[in-house]
Amino acid sequence: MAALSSNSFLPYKSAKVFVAGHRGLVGAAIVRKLTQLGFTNLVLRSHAELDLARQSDVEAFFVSEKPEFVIVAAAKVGGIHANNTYPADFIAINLQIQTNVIDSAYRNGTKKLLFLGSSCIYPKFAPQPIPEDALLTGPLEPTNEWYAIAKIAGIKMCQAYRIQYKWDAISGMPTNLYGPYDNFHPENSHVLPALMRRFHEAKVKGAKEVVVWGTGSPLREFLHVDDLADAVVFMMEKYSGLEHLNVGSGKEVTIKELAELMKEVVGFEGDLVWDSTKPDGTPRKLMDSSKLASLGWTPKVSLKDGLADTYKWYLENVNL
Ligand SMILES: NC(=O)C1=CN([C@@H]2O[C@H](COP(=O)(O)OP(=O)(O)OC[C@H]3O[C@@H](n4cnc5c(N)ncnc54)[C@H](OP(=O)(O)O)[C@@H]3O)[C@@H](O)[C@H]2O)C=CC1
Ligand SMILES: C[C@H]1O[C@H](OP(=O)(O)OP(=O)(O)OC[C@H]2O[C@@H](n3cnc4c(=O)[nH]c(N)nc43)[C@H](O)[C@@H]2O)[C@@H](O)[C@@H](O)C1=O
Repeated sequence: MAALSSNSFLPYKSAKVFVAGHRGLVGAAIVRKLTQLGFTNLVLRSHAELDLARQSDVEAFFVSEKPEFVIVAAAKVGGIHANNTYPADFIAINLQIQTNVIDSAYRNGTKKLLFLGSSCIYPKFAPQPIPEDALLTGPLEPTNEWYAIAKIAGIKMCQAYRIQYKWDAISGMPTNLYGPYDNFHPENSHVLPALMRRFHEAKVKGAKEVVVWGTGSPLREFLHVDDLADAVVFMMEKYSGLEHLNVGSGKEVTIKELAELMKEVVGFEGDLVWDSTKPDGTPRKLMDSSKLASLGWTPKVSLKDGLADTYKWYLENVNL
């Protein structure tokens, strides 16, 4: 699997590390992890300070900062409804951000870059669990094909720079994530934060019912974002290969099971009502993360503990 010798990352705590998207779910978790590990020279820019979709601004930033390591956790991100409603934003902004960051990092001496994609890169009816080599073997899920095409281009860009320039660019494909600093928007978020907020608000108002989208039958694999951050650091240190790596928990639940579990964690006592006018999306997307496991990485947080932890954070930080 290895193509280039890995640039050692972990022992070098004063290394200049640019975490793009550090105020988001994933970026914030990576910053927490790197800070816990003792990294002292993180370079961070909010969207307002640096719009990564603007090529000349990104070039100027890299010329001036010259980060040694780059983790790309900035992207236009959203759940099934947002992906389906704003296809132009999802393809254009993501292509712009990743192209600008990857190219500028290479041109300004970054030693190693990790690009994050998503499990939606795989065909809608991929074999389950989905191995890395299922990429580009069939049609994509229509609700998120625009985002998926951008993410596939990101993987290919890392591979192309690796091949042509012998540059250490790698890609990780996380499954559906959740945790502190998630997006709890009622329509544009992913299922887990959407349901947490809806159940919580229903409990507070004493509502008798909560509406859940789709049929409840799709299966999803969830990973706590602290586990993902741990995997990101692990890949930065241990992996240097052409192929992207899946990052999952290996455990899947139906949306109905997730909703029942959420109801219990939040303490909502009413009923669930299914809105089948909303799309189900991919029927199943359990990833095969055995390649990452064979390198020595395993997830630690169970869905039940992760939900309880995230609800505690929600009560303390969002529901003010
Ligand atoms: N959440 C999930 O379930 C999954 C996420 N991923 C991947 O992980 C990565 C991070 O996702 P996640 O943390 O959930 O997303 P979030 O939306 O929580 O965070 C994305 C971050 O990127 C920033 N950003 C967006 N556009 C720009 C821009 N033009 N310039 C500068 N910064 C920008 C956002 O800032 P602002 O909010 O100010 O715009 C935000 O801080 C993405 O690549 C995503 O594909 C992969 C699989 C699942
Ligand atoms: C991470 C991944 O995220 C997106 O794909 P998705 O997995 O389909 O994401 P989702 O979390 O939005 O939905 C999961 C399931 O849950 C159901 N569902 C029920 N009730 C709500 C609800 O209230 N909100 C949402 N969003 N979904 C709901 C919903 O109908 C669907 O069946 C991609 O677009 C893609 O960008 C991507 O990579």
